[in-house]
Order: sequence, then C-alpha cells, then structure tokens
Amino acid sequence: MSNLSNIDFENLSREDLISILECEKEDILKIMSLANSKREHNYVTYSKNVFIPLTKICRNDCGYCAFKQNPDDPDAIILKDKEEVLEILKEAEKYGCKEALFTMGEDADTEEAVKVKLDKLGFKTMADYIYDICKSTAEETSLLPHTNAGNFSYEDMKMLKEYNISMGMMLESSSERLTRTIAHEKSPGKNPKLRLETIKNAGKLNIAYTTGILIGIGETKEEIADSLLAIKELCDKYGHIQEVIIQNFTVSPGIEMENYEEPSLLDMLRTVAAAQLLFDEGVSVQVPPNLNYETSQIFLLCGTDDWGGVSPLSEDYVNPSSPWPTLEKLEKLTNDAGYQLKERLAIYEKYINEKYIKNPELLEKTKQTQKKINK
Ligand SMILES: O=c1nc2n(C[C@H](O)[C@H](O)[C@H](O)CO)c3cc(O)ccc3cc-2c(=O)[nH]1
Ligand SMILES: C[C@H]1O[C@@H](n2cnc3c(N)ncnc32)[C@H](O)[C@@H]1O
Ligand code: MET
Ligand code: SF4
Repeated sequence: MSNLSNIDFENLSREDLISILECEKEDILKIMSLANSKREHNYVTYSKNVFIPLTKICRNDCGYCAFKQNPDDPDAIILKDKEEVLEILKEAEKYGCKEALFTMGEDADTEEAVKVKLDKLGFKTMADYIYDICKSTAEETSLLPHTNAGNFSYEDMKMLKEYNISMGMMLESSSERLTRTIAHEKSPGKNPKLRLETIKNAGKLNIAYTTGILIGIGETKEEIADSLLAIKELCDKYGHIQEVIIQNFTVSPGIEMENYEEPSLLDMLRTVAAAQLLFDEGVSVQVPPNLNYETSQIFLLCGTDDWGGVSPLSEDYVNPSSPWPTLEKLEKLTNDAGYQLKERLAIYEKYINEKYIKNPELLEKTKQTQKKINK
C-alpha cells in the first residue's frame, strides 16, 4: 500500500515517486491536485508544426514502431529530396506553421539504399544531409527547424545546432532490462546509456532539448521512477531540458506489439502527476493530445501545460492511427477545462538567446517569429 503522508513533495526520492506511481483511490485525486497546483500560468501551449519524415529507414527495430520501413518496401521513404521538402514547407507556411519537425529513423545511413541516394546527392552522411535541409529551411522559408532523429554524436549535434532552434529525442526508458525484451531487443540505439549520453552532450552544447518517456512498453513502476530521475539529473546539471513528454504506447495495426495492452488512463495520470511534481516549474510536461483525444482534458487537471507539436496539415507519422484534433477543437477543450491555448515555438521563450542559438541570423529570425505569436 502506498502512503502519501510520508512523502516530501519538495524533494521527491525514488521511493516517493514509486508511491505516487502506485497510489490508488482518493490518493490519485490528491496527487493530481498537488501536481496541478504547481502550475505557473493559466495557459497550455502548443507548437504549430509540419511533420517531415526525411527517411523511414532505421537501424533499430522497436517492437512498438509503426514508422520504420524496410528499404525493399516499394513505398519506402528512402530519402526525401530537397525539392519535395521545400514544397511541403511552402504549403506549411500557408497554414501559419512555425516549426519544421524533422523526425526520422536513426542512423539510416547504415543502410545501403540510403547511402547510395546520399552519395547521388553529394552527401557523405545522414547528419550532413539533415544539416543541409535545416539550413535551407532556416534560410529559405519562414519555418524554424527541430530535429528528432535519435542519437547523434557530439560532433554531429554541434554541427546541427547551427540550423536547429532545438532538438529532441525520447529517452523512452532508462531500463537496461527492456533492451532484452520485445520493445528494444532489436534496437541498439535504445540502449539507455547511449541515449543518456546523447542528452548529456546536448546539454554540454547548450541545445534546448525535448525528451521524455514512453509508458506501456513493459516497464515497471520502479523503472518509470528511474527514468524520470535520470532525466531530472541531466536537467538539473545542464538546464537544457525544456519539456518532458509523457507518451502512451498506442497500438497501430501491424506492429510487433500489436497484441500488447495500452497503458491505463490512471497509469498515465499517475505518471504525468509524478513528472509534474518532480520537475521544476520551468520544465513543461507534455502530453500529446492525439494519443489521448477522448481523455485529454483530464491531463490538464494534473499539470499538463503543453500539447506539443500539433499540425494543421500533416499526420503524426509515428502514430498514424491517431489524428491530431483541429486547433479549434483543441482550443475548445482547453477553454472548457478553464485554461487558455497559447502558441509557442519549438524553442521555449526563455531559451531564445545567444547561448542556445549561436547563429545570429537564426536567433534574429526566432526573435521575430516569437514577436509575431506574442501579438
Ligand atoms: O507528432 C509527434 N511529435 C513528436 N515530437 C514533436 C514535439 O511534439 C514538438 O516538436 C516539440 O514539442 C518541439 O516543439 C517529438 C519531438 C521530440 O523532440 C522528441 C519526440 C517527439 C515525439 C513526437 C511524436 O511521437 N509525435
Ligand atoms: C517519436 C517517438 O514516438 C514514440 N513512439 C513510437 N512508437 C510509438 C507507439 N506505438 N505509441 C506511442 N508512441 C510511440 C517513441 O517514443 C518515439 O521516440
Ligand atoms: N527514430 C527516432 C527515435 O526513435 C525518432 C523517433 S521514432 C520515428 O528516437
Ligand atoms: S521508434 Fe524510432 S528508433 Fe525505433 S524503429 Fe521506429 S524509427 Fe526506429
């Protein structure tokens, strides 16, 4: 049995977190209410984005993934060329999108088909190609790039920082054990040591960073607590973690984990409340509204203050069976809970400075774009 009365909410220990993650009955309402009282403001943010999968080839093969394609699949996205990317970006401009979200498979250039195409275009590595695409996005469109493509080396991230206003990668879980289960056994890139090293390097490089955990992939409550604490440690040390995503495993047809159970609503609520209570006020806790459409309002009552990227024109390629609500609907359900919906950029306002955006042109563009949405 959990016992909330022994918890020091100002300084949560591993045991405290586990108690929160295990609590029941009226204790759940209590932690939700406590979590919600940590809110600093009355609004819930989102970033108007367009989702561009530059490649769906991936060196990993996660049991929950509906995104990855094999290079011999006739429909496979091996590498989107720049013309196509710019066309999508031009369309996104018309919708008022400010974030170009480049999400893709990890280390796709370990695959021959990608190597061949990169070579044809005159690039050595995937990172060089992403750099070039982000540069064009920053210089030729009104959008601001955010790359989420798994692990990168320190040197590659240093290079990518020049044209990314922020970057991100889910820790997923800090559990080594999961690397021996269906979720991660075929995914060397999901080794928590490697992921934590990448997040740490982003901190050293002062890259405003988005990370988070995936709930419902076979982890225990202890492992959820450890994952949150691992993120918190890097967050406290480097100050670069702008938001922590609590993402619920969602079944899509055809995935290896098709018959696995999705996490319960209460498990999600307990985790969101735990994250909200653990992290300092300046760190947002994000819950994607498309994965929780029917239940999204209740997350606002336990401290969720960000909906993440919401796209008026592209689908969530990672979770293809979960369309985003329209911005009208999102605004309505946010208002109905008593909160205001507020647009933000892919970099949170407090990071818009020379330390986090070294490139002066990109900094100026980001400031101008922020001014636009403040109006
Ligand atoms: O549409 C999605 N956007 C995802 N995003 C985008 C995210 O919602 C926004 O791009 C960020 O909030 C930055 O604005 C991610 C970004 C990251 O850096 C890391 C992980 C994710 C995960 C998802 C996702 O599963 N689906
Ligand atoms: C982009 C992020 O999407 C998450 N992701 C990947 N597959 C799924 C799924 N079936 N359900 C929910 N989230 C998923 C992972 O956390 C990945 O890092
Ligand atoms: N492949 C990367 C990762 O899992 C990006 C998100 S999944 C398409 O971290
Ligand atoms: S979740 Fe990301 S890393 Fe895992 S297989 Fe899918 S694309 Fe690759």
